[in-house]
Amino acid sequence: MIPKVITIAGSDSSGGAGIQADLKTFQEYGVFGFSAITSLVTMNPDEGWSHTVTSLQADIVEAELKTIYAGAPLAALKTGMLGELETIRLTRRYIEAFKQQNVVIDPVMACKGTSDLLQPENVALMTELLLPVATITTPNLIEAGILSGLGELKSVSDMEAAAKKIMNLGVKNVVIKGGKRLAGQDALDLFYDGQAFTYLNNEKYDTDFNHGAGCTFAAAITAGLAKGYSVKDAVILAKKFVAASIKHGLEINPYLGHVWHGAYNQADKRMPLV
Ligand SMILES: Nc1ncnc2c1ncn2[C@@H]1O[C@H](COP(=O)(O)OP(=O)(O)O)[C@@H](O)[C@H]1O
Ligand SMILES: Cc1ncc(COP(=O)(O)O)c(C=O)c1O
Repeated sequence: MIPKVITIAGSDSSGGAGIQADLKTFQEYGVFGFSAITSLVTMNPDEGWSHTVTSLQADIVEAELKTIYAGAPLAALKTGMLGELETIRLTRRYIEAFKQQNVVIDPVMACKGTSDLLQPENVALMTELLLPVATITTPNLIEAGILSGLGELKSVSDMEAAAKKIMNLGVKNVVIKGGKRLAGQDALDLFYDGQAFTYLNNEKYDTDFNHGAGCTFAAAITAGLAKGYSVKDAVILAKKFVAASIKHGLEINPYLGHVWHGAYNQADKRMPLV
């Protein structure tokens, strides 16, 4: 039977990140995706592509979760942008009530291209309630600096120190995405399971068409876990998948470019969108 997977995340109307990235990635991996939308992200071309995040009320999210969990058990769960504080509490309740395995927490704190961080209380509650029940969390360099309390991370040894601190928050595994932000020729990510560090390397592509990379990476890990891969193997496979999606990134409009989630199965159908 096809593994069923849920994403609890925001909608990115521009189609590259959030729920849209997750569902496209699930499809590419051959798992069946469900979505509970927590917030709506819109961008205004008349105001320099400024972002607006509109959170949905938690009772709407609860109605979505009820719908989704009415069926057979789900093989994996991913979270992204979580909106209201009550939605974070609700997510924790569902993980516990349904003994949800394979929980991937992408600690989204900002949209790429903006420096507006989400509310600190949102990050604090996510850390308190979701990391202790997570299989893995997937912070980027900025998020890892915040979660670890170490601030700006500039080197691999900074990332190692941050990974150890993040493990102390109760999560079972962490992968810190050095990505484009870490200086150097490679896009290096660090996986830590509490025992050993694994260094994930890929050529750093010279592109700005990377909107949605983080969501796609976490969604690919979720799908890999749902398919029965070990956590480490799911991360290794996801790294390859996200690298291909960045390599085949697309200019979407004058303001930004997206990763191409279809880089594996739809690569030959790729064409300019204009
Ligand atoms: N220019 C790039 N070339 C290759 N891989 C990249 C590049 N930018 C990001 N990545 C990879 O994409 C994934 C998502 O990373 P990142 O873009 O830092 O996440 P986020 O969207 O959360 O900020 C990571 O595996 C990272 O190493
Ligand atoms: C709903 C939503 N979630 C998450 C993100 C983060 O995107 P990325 O994968 O580029 O970090 C965004 C960015 O716009 C978003 O709109």
